[in-house]
Formats: sequence, structure tokens, C-alpha cells
Amino acid sequence: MSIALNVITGFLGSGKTTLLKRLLQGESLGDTALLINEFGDVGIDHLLVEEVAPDTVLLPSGCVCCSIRGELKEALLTLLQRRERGEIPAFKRVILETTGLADPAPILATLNNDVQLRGRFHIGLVITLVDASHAALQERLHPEWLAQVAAADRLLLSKTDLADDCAALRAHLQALNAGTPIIETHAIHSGDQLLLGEGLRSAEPAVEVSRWQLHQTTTATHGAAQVCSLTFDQPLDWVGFGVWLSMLLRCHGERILRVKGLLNVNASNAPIVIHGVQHCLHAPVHLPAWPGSDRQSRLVFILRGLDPALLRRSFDVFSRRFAA
Ligand SMILES: Nc1nc2c(ncn2[C@@H]2O[C@H](COP(=O)(O)OP(=O)(O)OP(=O)(O)O)[C@@H](O)[C@H]2O)c(=O)[nH]1
Repeated sequence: MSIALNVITGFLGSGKTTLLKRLLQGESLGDTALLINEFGDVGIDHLLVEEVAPDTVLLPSGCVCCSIRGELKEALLTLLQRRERGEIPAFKRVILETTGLADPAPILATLNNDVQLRGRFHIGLVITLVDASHAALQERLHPEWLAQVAAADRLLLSKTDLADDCAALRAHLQALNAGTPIIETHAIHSGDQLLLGEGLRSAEPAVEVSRWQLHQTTTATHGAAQVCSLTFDQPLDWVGFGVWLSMLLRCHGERILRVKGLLNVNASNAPIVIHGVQHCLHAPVHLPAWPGSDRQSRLVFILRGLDPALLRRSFDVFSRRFAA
């Protein structure tokens, strides 16, 4: 059975290691293997979590999203071999803590594209920590911040004790990445299934989807990002749509920080859910049924440097061409 790789990311010092310790404290770690990626020759974070996770693997120095993707693959395959030899417990999930400067997209692409990893591992949840006391500054100065927030399936607010008021930040994050749960880290308990689950691959993907349906996204600019929301009532041509989306991501992937969609397609009575982060499109998830009576398709894009009007026009051309 394929193993979920959950990614914990967030800007430097946002509290990733602190969260990991809290999350895994008291948990039976038999079901979770930990990979930690740090800059610098001497890793520290793995020492901090070692008391709760003695088998933690420290990846070599360098950033897993760029320079050491090969090492990530090696580490994952080695974990499997050690599990098969009975050297470590039969974990059912891996958690990777990235460096604070990582862009999650290349990590997800490694998992999706590598023939040895595909089928053995799949993308679980991307959990992004946001330091509430420094978010505005980090967003302004560091493009990685937005890439991490856009890729998130869960947004965690840390250091709320050091921030005056988090209401504006919460609203901003929700506008950027609509429907993604936002949780304050102090409210997280060990074994939290919202964080240790597998997102859309979990037993209840419809719950995930219902969250987005509740959020009415409008096309708007938020800082450096443009959020573009498309909704349509007519069922889509699934094959034609796949061609359109693949070409879009191939040409403009680095400017499409995130796409998520719930689609009413002509070949099925039940919806299909899609997820993409930059060039990387996850395998579509076929839900058994619509979560409610609303059958409208919706697509939400988080863009950086791509005009939403162009995207909309391209989609209109596609829909006319492939009208079901
Ligand atoms: N006040 C406060 N401090 C926090 C909170 N969360 C983490 N910290 C502190 O912030 C510092 C950095 O936390 P880490 O967990 O090491 O952050 P990290 O994201 O793993 O850091 P890097 O790996 O260097 O990117 C530590 O001193 C933590 O104790 C919080 O919610 N409030």
C-alpha cells in the first residue's frame, strides 16, 4: 500500500520543530517515520525531536527542494528497505520537515514523477506554519513565504502570543488559500488527525471538499498573489479539460502557485477533485458522490505574475471548444 508523505513547511523559525514535537509526543511512532532537512553541516532539529522519534533521519545539508532531491529519494527508499528488514516499525506515513526556505513544489514533483517512488509513496498533506508575529514582513521580503502558503492543505498560525491581533492575518490567509483550515499551533494536540491524516486521500475526502464549497472565492489581488476563481454549471469534457490544464501548467506552472478544483464532468455522476502545485498535478481523486446538492464545478487558482483575465479567456476558449 502506498505511504503518505506529509510535508511540514514554513518560513525560518516559524515553529516547525516545536510543532513536530507536540504532534508526535505520546503518539505511537510506529506509524510515522520522520525526515528532517536542515541547512548547515550540523543538524540540530533532529536532536530536538529525537526524544519523541528516535529513528528520525537527518537529510544531508542543503535544501530538499533544490539541491538534495536525490537524497530525499534515497532516504525514502532506505526507510522502506529498513522497514522490510524489520529494523524499524511498519510506519504508514512519513513526515518531512523542510528547511525554512523550501518551496514545496519541487518536493511534490519528486514524489509524483520518480518512477521508483510513485506507487510506493503519495503526497499526503502539506502543512504550512505561519509565524503570526513576522508574517507581513516575511511575505513582503521572501517569495518562499507565498509559495509555502499557497501549497498548504493546512495553515498553522504560530507565535500568536507575540502578535497583537491575528484577525487580519487570518482573513488574508483565508483569502489567499480559500477553504484551507487555519489552526493556531497552541490548540494542536498530539496525534491530531487533521494534521496526521492524508488529506484528499483520507477516508473522508468529501469533508475536505465541503470546506472549499463553503468558501465563496472571488477573483482579487492579495499582496503579490492573484486569486482567480472560475465556476461553471455545465458538465466539463474531462479529457479536453485535462489537456487544457496540462498545457496551462506546462507553460505557466511556475506562476500558478496552486490550483484546486471540484469538477462536474460529463463522463461521471460523481465529482472529480484535482490539486496542483506549480508544475505538479496530483492524481485526480474520484469522489463516490457529491457532498451536497450543489453540483457546480469550481476551480480556484493562486497566481503570481499571471493575469487572471488571460486565464479566464483561455478557459473560455477551451469551454467553447469542448462544450459537452
Ligand atoms: N513565543 C513563541 N515562540 C515559539 C512558538 N513556536 C515556536 N516558538 C519558538 O520559536 C523558535 C523557533 O522554533 P522552531 O520550532 O525551532 O522553528 P523551526 O521552524 O523549526 O526553525 P528552522 O528549522 O530554523 O526554520 C524556538 O525558540 C521556539 O521555542 C510560539 O507559538 N510562540
